[in-house]
Amino acid sequence: MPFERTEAALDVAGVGHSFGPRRALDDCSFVVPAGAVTALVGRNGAGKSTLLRAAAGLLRPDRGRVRVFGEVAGDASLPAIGYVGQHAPLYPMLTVAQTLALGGRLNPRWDAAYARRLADDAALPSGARVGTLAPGRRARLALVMALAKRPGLLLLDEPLAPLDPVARTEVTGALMAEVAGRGTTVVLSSHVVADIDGVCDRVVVLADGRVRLAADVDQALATHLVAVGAGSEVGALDGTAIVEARAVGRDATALVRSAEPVGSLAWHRPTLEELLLGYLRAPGPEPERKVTLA
Ligand SMILES: Nc1ncnc2c1ncn2[C@@H]1O[C@H](COP(=O)(O)OP(=O)(O)OP(=O)(O)O)[C@@H](O)[C@H]1O
Repeated sequence: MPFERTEAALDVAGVGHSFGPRRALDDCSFVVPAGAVTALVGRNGAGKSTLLRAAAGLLRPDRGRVRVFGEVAGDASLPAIGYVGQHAPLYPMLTVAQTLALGGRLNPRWDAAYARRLADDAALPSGARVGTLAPGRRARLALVMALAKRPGLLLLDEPLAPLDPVARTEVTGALMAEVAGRGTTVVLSSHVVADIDGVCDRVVVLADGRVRLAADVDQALATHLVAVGAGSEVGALDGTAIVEARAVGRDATALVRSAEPVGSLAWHRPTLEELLLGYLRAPGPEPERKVTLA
């Protein structure tokens, strides 16, 4: 099935899901355009894994709908998706070669030559048992398994979490090299801003199961500012534009939705970290309207 590039790779509309009394996702809506690399950012328990599982068709949400290249997420969308869960599930007793052979048997679109090349590039010894591989190698193997399916949409749940800093850049580099040439759409979850800075062109911030921000990274950075100054001055800013404000020593700082500085405060463009932290810390489902800092 060729993937239709003119429609959204992932369309999440009004998705809500609860586990018993615990609401994991609440009215989540966003679109991931085909070809984009999107970071799904949120604190522990924000709902990232639940959302990725719904996108992979592994969980049917209580409310709303998820579409992948126009198909409702589920059995029909599975061939289009490569999904790597949080703990990169692989069989520890199989060798690398046996793991790749199993991938070939389970996936109709499996590209065996591509899988071998990716495994060689990742320096994965074909006779080694998966259980004996270092975490970095196992993460590379999980990625090979997902990529060799030739998916249109790659969903990666904290793919870098178990890795040391060198392995992180290695895996990110390998992933980006592979997806850039093919236009594969990627959604990856992460806690670590350094891992996604320069890697992702879009970002979705989840907090308490709600989407706080879903935007193109460059556009979001260009339409926000950080104000620093006396608490009374920061508190006097237009509350409807403030994403998050807090006291820092004797001063106060605020992340503001605005392209132009106003007044006598010190202003600067946010770094990606400042932008994401502002949305992660923003109180409640709606950005704060009244700020008291003085
Ligand atoms: N199978 C489940 N049964 C009960 N509660 C669950 C289940 N899966 C997730 N939850 C709860 O739903 C909420 C969202 O969990 P989820 O794993 O999606 O968050 P997350 O952002 O991926 O967190 P982390 O970064 O810690 O992996 C959490 O409160 C979690 O405890």
